[in-house]
Amino acid sequence: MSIEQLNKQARGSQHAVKKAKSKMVRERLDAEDLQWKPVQMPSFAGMDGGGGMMMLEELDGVDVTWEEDLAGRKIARFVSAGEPSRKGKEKEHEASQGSEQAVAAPVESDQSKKSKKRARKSTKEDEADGALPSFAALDTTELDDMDEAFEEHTPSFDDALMPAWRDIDLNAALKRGLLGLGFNNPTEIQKRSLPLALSGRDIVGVAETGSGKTLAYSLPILSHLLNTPKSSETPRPLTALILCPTRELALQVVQHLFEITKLAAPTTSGPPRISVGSVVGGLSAQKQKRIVERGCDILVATPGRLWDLIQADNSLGAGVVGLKYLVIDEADRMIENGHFAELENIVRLIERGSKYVGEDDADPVFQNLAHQDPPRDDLQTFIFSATLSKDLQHNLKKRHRAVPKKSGKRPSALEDLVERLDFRDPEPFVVDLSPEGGVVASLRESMIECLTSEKDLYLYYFLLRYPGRTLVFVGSIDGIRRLTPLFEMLQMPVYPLHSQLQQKQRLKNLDRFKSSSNGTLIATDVAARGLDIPHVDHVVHFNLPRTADAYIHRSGRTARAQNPGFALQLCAPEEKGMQRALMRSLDREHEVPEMPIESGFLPKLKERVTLARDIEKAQHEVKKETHDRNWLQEAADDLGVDIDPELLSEQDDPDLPFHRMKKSKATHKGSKRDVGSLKAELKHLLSQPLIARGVSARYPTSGSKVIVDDLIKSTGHTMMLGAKTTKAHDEDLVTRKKSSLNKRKR
Ligand SMILES: Nc1ncnc2c1ncn2[C@@H]1O[C@H](COP(=O)(O)OP(=O)(O)OP(=O)(O)O)[C@@H](O)[C@H]1O
Repeated sequence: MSIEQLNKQARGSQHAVKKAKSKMVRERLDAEDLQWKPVQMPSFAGMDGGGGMMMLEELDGVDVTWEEDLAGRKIARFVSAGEPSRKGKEKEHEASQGSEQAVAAPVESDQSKKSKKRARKSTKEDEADGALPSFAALDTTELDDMDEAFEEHTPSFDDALMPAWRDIDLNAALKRGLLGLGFNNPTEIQKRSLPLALSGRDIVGVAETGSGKTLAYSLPILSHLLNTPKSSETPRPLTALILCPTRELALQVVQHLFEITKLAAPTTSGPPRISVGSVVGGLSAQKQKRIVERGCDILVATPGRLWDLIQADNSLGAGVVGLKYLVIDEADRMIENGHFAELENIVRLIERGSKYVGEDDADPVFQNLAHQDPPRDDLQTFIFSATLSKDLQHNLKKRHRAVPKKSGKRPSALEDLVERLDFRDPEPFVVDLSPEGGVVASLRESMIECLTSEKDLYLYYFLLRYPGRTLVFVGSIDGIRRLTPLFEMLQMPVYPLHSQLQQKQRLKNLDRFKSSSNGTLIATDVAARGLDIPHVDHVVHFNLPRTADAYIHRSGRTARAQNPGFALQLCAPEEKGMQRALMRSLDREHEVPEMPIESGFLPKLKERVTLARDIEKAQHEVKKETHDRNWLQEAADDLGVDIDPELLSEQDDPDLPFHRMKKSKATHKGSKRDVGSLKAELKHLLSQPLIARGVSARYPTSGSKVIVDDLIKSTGHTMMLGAKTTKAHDEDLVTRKKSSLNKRKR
């Protein structure tokens, strides 16, 4: 062979290699053959807070492209992006050796790799759409390694570091986690309930808001999971189900669990030692379905979405039947939420005996489960709330829990549910620490009596006068829709929260509120229960709640974990009767004291509020007018008729809706000003200082109220000249005699 021929051959080979490489770039790869690496997760031990576990693995040198199948569906495919995969390497090798060379034998041949492959195969489809590889991909040796690593990582705990926890027999890792969180002492409900829960008892815990009930029921579950070697079952069997009334509360419970597990059982590599999944309405059902299919140790759920998933996936129902722990958090609220049917169904799944799986049971879920293993005898049930009626607690204690039917009185939905709960414990242990008067001792309560039409003004006054994080409870979604733009116009940082907002928006607003030290969350009772937002300074009851329980839960969003807090009621004359009834049912002997008002500020504030309302109204009318106009045009289009342009220019028929709107807008309060000029006027008002009566801004050393000292010492209010910087909680509240209540008029 000549040198030229050799060179040509070499060039040919290089070309073949290049061609193979370029072909490789587009080469479709099998998810099974890729070099998956576990993702290091510094901050998460098994959950993403937004709805699931994170048992992620990652890949280098692989891209995902979308291909269309015959039906026109988009399918994700893995393709090599440069670094060759094993198959790619083989092809490269083949090309460099010449086309006649045999393909190299597969590199992986040992048994453990095969079993790993088999386990991964079951999740191949999910991998293809970019979802998470299964926990079951680990074989038993790897599980043992994980347990060993965990044991090594968590030697025994020196109780001298936290003597207050000494007598509570928790896994050492959890004690370390508690130490890390700075929870050096158990709270009262934890001290009382944990030893019993850890010894296998069923618990009904009633304790004030913010008293650490979440850990009271979570620690026994976590301790059990840490004490038990990991099972190699596929998918990971469900150990505990925590049912919560609202989505936000469920996600918050996940976050609580995450905070403790990331310290107790940090995940350095591979899947988490404890995995927590969440299924709640409003977030992607598909994603949550996959989470459930993969299995997790603890599932935190709202009943509605959970039941939907159980109906769609038989194995989830079987998982629930096999539970070791069932927790019902805020059971009373769950019933109020209209989730009774779903909750009842879930509870029926865990009931012993086969009475619910009779052949005549219409629900296919129960029929499908008829031949599954029966529920566990050692199931533990925990019910926790800040408000559970004494009657109910009493009934719970009874062996058969038959609710005594008071003459002609039907049992409440909650009593009904509790009656159905199949406690394994002959006498569930009731820990009742509900405080006197219903609310926490560190909470100060107050009220402002005013007309309904003045509530906006007094709320504005309060928010300006007492900066801080404030949660305002409003009786209706419409009320929130009115207040939010009004206060936005007044340049206040307000965020709405109600059930008609999209879930993502709800979570976003909650986050914005949490991260703003002077924000205001305007919410319905969707935010009343369980939400543990750090450092809420004030709760304002813009409309009074209808029940004492709702009052306790709403007010309990402040003054949490023994911090001070303040609750204000804005009480209109027509609410007075209701307020008295509320206070009576809380066994209050004294009237709620009144909030002192620096009335000198009110006229200026009123001007602003009135103008903002006018703008709101005018904007609303313009919107409505456009809507009416569009409606008229659309109706005409549908009928195939032309509209007289004069009609649209509002000249003629005064009965046309848009005509009326225009007219009312133009003559509104006798003013012809448009929205733009109203806004300019408000902007001007907002730029003006607010000065208390008797204060001279120009001459701080004179006037009937001298403010020079405040200016020098910076003790004066920054927005309201002449007011102090006192916190609402430290104000001298005014207690009036009972008899004067009815006579008083503002
Ligand atoms: N032992 C402890 N020491 C200090 N803080 C704790 C302890 N246990 C829990 N906490 C903290 O106290 C706060 C309130 O706890 P949690 O949300 O569990 O209260 P809760 O009793 O469930 O309230 P609610 O009835 O309003 O739902 C949380 O921020 C939690 O982290």
